[in-house]
Amino acid sequence: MSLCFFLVKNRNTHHLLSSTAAIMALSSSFCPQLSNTNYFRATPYSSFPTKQLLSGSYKPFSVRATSSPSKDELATRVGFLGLGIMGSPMAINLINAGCDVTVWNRTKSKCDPLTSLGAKYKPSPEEVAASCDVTFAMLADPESAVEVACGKHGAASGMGPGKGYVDVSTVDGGTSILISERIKASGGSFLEAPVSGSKKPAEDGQLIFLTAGDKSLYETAAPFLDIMGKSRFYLGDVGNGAAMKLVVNMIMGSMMATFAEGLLLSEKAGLDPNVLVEVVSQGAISAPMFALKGPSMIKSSYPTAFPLKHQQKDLRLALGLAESVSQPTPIAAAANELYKVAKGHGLSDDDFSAVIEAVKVKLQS
Ligand SMILES: NC(=O)C1=CN([C@@H]2O[C@H](COP(=O)(O)OP(=O)(O)OC[C@H]3O[C@@H](n4cnc5c(N)ncnc54)[C@H](OP(=O)(O)O)[C@@H]3O)[C@@H](O)[C@H]2O)C=CC1
Ligand SMILES: O=CC(=O)O
Repeated sequence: MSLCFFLVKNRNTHHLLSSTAAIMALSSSFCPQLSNTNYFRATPYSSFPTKQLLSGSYKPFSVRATSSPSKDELATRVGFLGLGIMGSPMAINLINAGCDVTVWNRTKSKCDPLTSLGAKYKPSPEEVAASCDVTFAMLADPESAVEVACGKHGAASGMGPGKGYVDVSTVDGGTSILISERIKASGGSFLEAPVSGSKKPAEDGQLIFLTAGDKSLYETAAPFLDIMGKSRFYLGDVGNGAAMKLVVNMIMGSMMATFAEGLLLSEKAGLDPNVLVEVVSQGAISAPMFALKGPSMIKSSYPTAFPLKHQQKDLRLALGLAESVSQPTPIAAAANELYKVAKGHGLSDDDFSAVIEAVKVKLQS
């Protein structure tokens, strides 16, 4: 059994909490499946190693707490690739904390607000990685994560001994392992660190990092993770962070889909859906997501925090993970179909709460 810890940041104060019970439950029920099965069948990349890279169970999380970066840490040259909804506020928090940040984004204009705050700019991921000690990447999906890390003028070409690459994108474990192998082949080290938490937590430095990979890079990156987030988990071998993120987002996507159905059903049944939101918020199924998104969903308004296309991508990848371990996930599979319908109706770039439109369409047809 693993003795596990995680760090929680409450504004500027870090509290070390023991969450042994919850994490031990995960360790015993979740990890054995990952360690004993052919996880790699889910990957679209044929060149992945087929050996059991996920053989380790959860390793202890870091117990190191830092309240603010030291002078040495601030001297670390930090790269940031991918300045979308999440990447921009994350990089801005690093800049505002005094870090030496160099940015790159496919659409160059998105770098401008960051360079005006003091960030440096390089014209390719390769040049960012070459000029930095630790490079973070926050890309849309597996394809873009691989392209930016391993493509022509990708980050791997600029990596080398002593350098670290931290991929915070949400991808599948196979993709993460592929990127890890390429980075390691250059002599650099690799950490996957997908985040739980959306646009507002990114702006507020309140993300939850689900890390796995090189333990010494985890230690090096920790002060920067603590600027961008409120807590960090270290989950062992590369692939475990990706898997944890996909399981979390599979649950979230299914919750949102059933919530959408509930809102519409309440209305059709002659109830006030606003009252439903209030009732839900006071009971055992209360979740911040329902209170946050419910009122705008009732008004058919979906300001984008988490794009619907990314939620569908996460469900698709989670279903691949489930298939690879022979775990039935019928509810997530049904939810995935709804998100696909919503995408078909042009809602890809709306918030994922727009999935409610797919339920409306379904009921009307
Ligand atoms: N939004 C959210 O609430 C959360 C998102 N995530 C995950 O974080 C990641 C980023 O999400 P988010 O910021 O919302 O997404 P966005 O769509 O806002 O940003 C995506 C980023 O990826 C870049 N990109 C896309 N395709 C390519 C490509 N082929 N080559 C190079 N760069 C590319 C985009 O560049 P360009 O600007 O040129 O388009 C942009 O920088 C996703 O994996 C998502 O699932 C995780 C937690 C929360
Ligand atoms: O991946 C999305 C999130 O809100 O977390």
